Amino acid sequence: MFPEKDSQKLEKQNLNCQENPSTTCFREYLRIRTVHPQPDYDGAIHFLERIAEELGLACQKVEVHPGRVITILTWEGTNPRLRSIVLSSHTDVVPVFEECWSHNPFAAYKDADGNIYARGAQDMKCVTIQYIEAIRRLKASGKRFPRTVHLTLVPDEEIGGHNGMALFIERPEFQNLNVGFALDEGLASPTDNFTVFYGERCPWWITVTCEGNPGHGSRFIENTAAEKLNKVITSFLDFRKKEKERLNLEPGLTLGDVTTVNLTKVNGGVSYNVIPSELTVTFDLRISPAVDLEKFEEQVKSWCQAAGEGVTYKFHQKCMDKNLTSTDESDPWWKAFSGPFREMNLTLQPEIFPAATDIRYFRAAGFPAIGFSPMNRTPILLHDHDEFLNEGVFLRGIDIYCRVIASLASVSTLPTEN
Ligand SMILES: CSCC[C@H](NC(C)=O)C(=O)O
Ligand SMILES: [Zn+2]
Ligand SMILES: [Zn+2]
Repeated sequence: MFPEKDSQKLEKQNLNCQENPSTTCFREYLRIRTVHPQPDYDGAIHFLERIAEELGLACQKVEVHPGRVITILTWEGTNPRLRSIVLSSHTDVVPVFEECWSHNPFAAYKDADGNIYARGAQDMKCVTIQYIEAIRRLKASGKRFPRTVHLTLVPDEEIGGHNGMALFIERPEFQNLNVGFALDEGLASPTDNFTVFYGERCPWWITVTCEGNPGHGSRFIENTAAEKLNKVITSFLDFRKKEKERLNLEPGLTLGDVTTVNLTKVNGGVSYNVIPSELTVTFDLRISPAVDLEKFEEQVKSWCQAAGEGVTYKFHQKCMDKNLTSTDESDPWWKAFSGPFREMNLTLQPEIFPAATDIRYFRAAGFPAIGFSPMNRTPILLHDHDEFLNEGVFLRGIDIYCRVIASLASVSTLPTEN
């Protein structure tokens, strides 16, 4: 839609100024169309293999499902027996409504203010390149650290990770990584502070089926599916209202601290004048880790029972893992992660991630993991039109990762590692 305009501008930019090579690398990666529903994963893998060659990193590919490859780039530590640091990122991006963008979302156009527009600019191709550029810089300055650092580049996060990280975590190649601590994506923060995520809410996707008496659309049929559906929807949405009020009234709460309920689908009906014998409604719930999940399911059951006979529910997604990663100063991983921010006079704001990322697979397997994307003073634009990241913020993120990676990869031998 925009090819001529943006490619001409792009050419000019490349000719007129010497761009920071890290930015050039970022923009090159953004131009690879790893967009659903047919992501160019081969393009991403070729790019990553070339990076591995440039940086002198070992490169391993693990096909966990046909066409779904995890690429692992490894920088071996001086004491490879110690548990490793995993820097994880997904390679796929969500689709775009191209007509709603000011620039071609796959041209990585940079405007006069240094804002780089592209799908994946925030989610999360920036982070992948920031990891890479930080390692490039650390290696170039001759640094070595005791712990091995692995970059895992993972497909299909945007569609739930079921054929990506979920399978990888079960593989012997994952065991061989000898993981100690992992980093994965976070969110942009519009303020000066950096948000950092130590847990996630539990996604539950529930379809409720309501059965009732059918009949002619002109009559008062008793016990219809619609009356039951109405009761079910009211119960779920009343709860939604209470949680929304709690978020607005209780000071200090963020979205991750409350439970959201959203009606996402309603199905049923056969004809304008036939009362249907079955109607279904689907809800997307994101449950705060503070909630007792067994009790919550009892609540769902009672809402369905109260709606009448023949009301049943089934899960499409039911996360039962509420593992949180320690943000206590006595925790060696947190201390190593947060230390550099204190030194740089930057403020971290620990929160619960409101949605679900691949990091949940690390935490469910018992590994400490933090979600972090170094993007302060930036509007949250993941999955949105005109997703962009400012070049200055992007480059600052590389400085931050240089310190964070150095700190994590230098965590001294833990009692459990002797
Ligand atoms: C439960 S799998 C779906 C994953 C998706 N992740 C994001 C970040 O949008 C979500 O939270 O809906
Ligand atoms: Zn993401
Ligand atoms: Zn996403």
